[in-house]
Amino acid sequence: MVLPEIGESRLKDRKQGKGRERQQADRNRHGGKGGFATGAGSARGRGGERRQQAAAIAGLPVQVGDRVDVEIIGLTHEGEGVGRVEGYTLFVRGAVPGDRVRAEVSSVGKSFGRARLAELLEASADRIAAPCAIYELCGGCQLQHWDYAAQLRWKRQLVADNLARIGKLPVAMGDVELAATDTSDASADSVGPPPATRPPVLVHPTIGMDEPWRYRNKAQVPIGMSASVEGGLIGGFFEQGSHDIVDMDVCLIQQEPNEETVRVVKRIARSLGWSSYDRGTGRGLLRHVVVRHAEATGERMVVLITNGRDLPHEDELVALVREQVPGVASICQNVNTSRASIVFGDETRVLWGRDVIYDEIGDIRFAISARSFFQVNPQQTERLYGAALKYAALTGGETVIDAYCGIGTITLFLARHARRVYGVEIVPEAIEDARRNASLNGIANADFAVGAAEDVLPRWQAGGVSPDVIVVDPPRKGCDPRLLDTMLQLRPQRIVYVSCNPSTLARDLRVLEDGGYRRVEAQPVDMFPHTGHVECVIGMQRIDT
Ligand SMILES: C[S@@+](CC[C@H](N)C(=O)[O-])C[C@H]1O[C@@H](n2cnc3c(N)ncnc32)[C@H](O)[C@@H]1O
Repeated sequence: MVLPEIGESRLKDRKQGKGRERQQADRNRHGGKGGFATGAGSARGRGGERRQQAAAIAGLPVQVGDRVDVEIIGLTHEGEGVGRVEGYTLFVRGAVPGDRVRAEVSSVGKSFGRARLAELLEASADRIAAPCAIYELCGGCQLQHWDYAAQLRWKRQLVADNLARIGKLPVAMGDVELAATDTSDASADSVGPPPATRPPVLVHPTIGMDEPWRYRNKAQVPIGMSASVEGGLIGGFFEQGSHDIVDMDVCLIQQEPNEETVRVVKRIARSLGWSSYDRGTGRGLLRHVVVRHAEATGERMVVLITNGRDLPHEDELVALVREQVPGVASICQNVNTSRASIVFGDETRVLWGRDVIYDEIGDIRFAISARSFFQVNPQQTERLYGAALKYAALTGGETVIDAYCGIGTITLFLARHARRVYGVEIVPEAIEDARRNASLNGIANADFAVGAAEDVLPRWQAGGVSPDVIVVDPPRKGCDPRLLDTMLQLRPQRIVYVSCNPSTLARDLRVLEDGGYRRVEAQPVDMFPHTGHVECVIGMQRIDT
């Protein structure tokens, strides 16, 4: 159950029923292959549409309501097909590269518009039937109707295209070389040879999963009510582009123990007569159920997010969960009384067991609490961190800084191969976890600091810390420019950049390139099969080393 981490609401049965009928009718009309035929966009997309629809824009080749035939030539990171009509870009949800579709324009803006897939005229050779029964309703996955090998090729290409287009860097993919789109704007104080003559960065094939299903170790399930379910309470996912909740018991990218835990918790909550939180009125009890499964140890955690501290039948709940959820090691309540669409509140209390469960990445053990950030795909995390370790090329004598360190996962993964490691992270609780994890593993050569990396690194620099390797793993917006500046002043021999956003990665690499580093290699790793997310590790070397 991969769910947008926003909002929750009651199930509006009648409206939803109509939505489904409408979708079914569309699917029937178009042979069911096009997918998303109702043209439901993402929540963000629809907001944009509304704004865009407000004013018709003169001089565009298409207007709202037009039906146009389009070749799909690309895919956005949100999984929408990209087509062009007389040079004008249209995003078509449910279309994949290689498709030829008839699309009905639903919104237009100055530089792009959105369209619904009205008819699939010619299917891409890589289009497949999505195995998930509720794929077209659910907003969790975007690419299940695209062959997995094609997804992996696309993720690699996306990294290469961003490096060439945004970073303006020369790129090679095995025997194919992509010239930088434009190398003319290297900064005046750029170090080393001009970009055009630098060796291209080698973008490796994406490391995919052998079995790209059942990978998520955490489920975050919004809770609602439905008159058609006995006991009323339901939990599943937000219908695409809305806050309506659809009840769901099976999710193909979720680990099976999580599915089982959610099913059991819903059943228990119904039997105790619990209500769900109503976003409209701010009343009702249960907002979300969050469950975690630690693959290495088999431990499970249940977190009930409630609208207030009062928990009717608390003892009975604990007894039933312990009896019916195998491996449960932690049952927690998180209190969230905010009217905002955020999942967690500030207060977490343990109802039974520990406040953490234990999982392992490689030979490092991690304590994971209810709100900790922990990578959701354990198999691929090991591969991702393995690539980071390879590019760090540690021999045991190095000083390493891990900026944006979270609960110290990469820091501790590297600590056993380095002389000293420093981790910095902006969330204080994550640093508490990181310190706890260091002592859990008997790692004594790791120091952690709370703060913004762009503030803490200059302090470390002033204190005489001189790193041989700096690892960064920033959020989607990439590195703060002040951090990049400090990194260039610190002059580590190697920089390892772990990124979940190829466009900010490309932007930042260009700064590091111009500051005297060259990319050695780029390794995309598929952390989120069947979604548009792309994760990538880059190894960089200082030019004079
Ligand atoms: C993509 S996560 C990486 C976490 C960790 N490396 C891992 O793999 O589990 C990015 C982390 O950066 C933290 N963060 C965001 N802005 C920051 C900043 N300015 N300075 C330090 N940490 C920051 C976030 O809280 C988050 O834990």
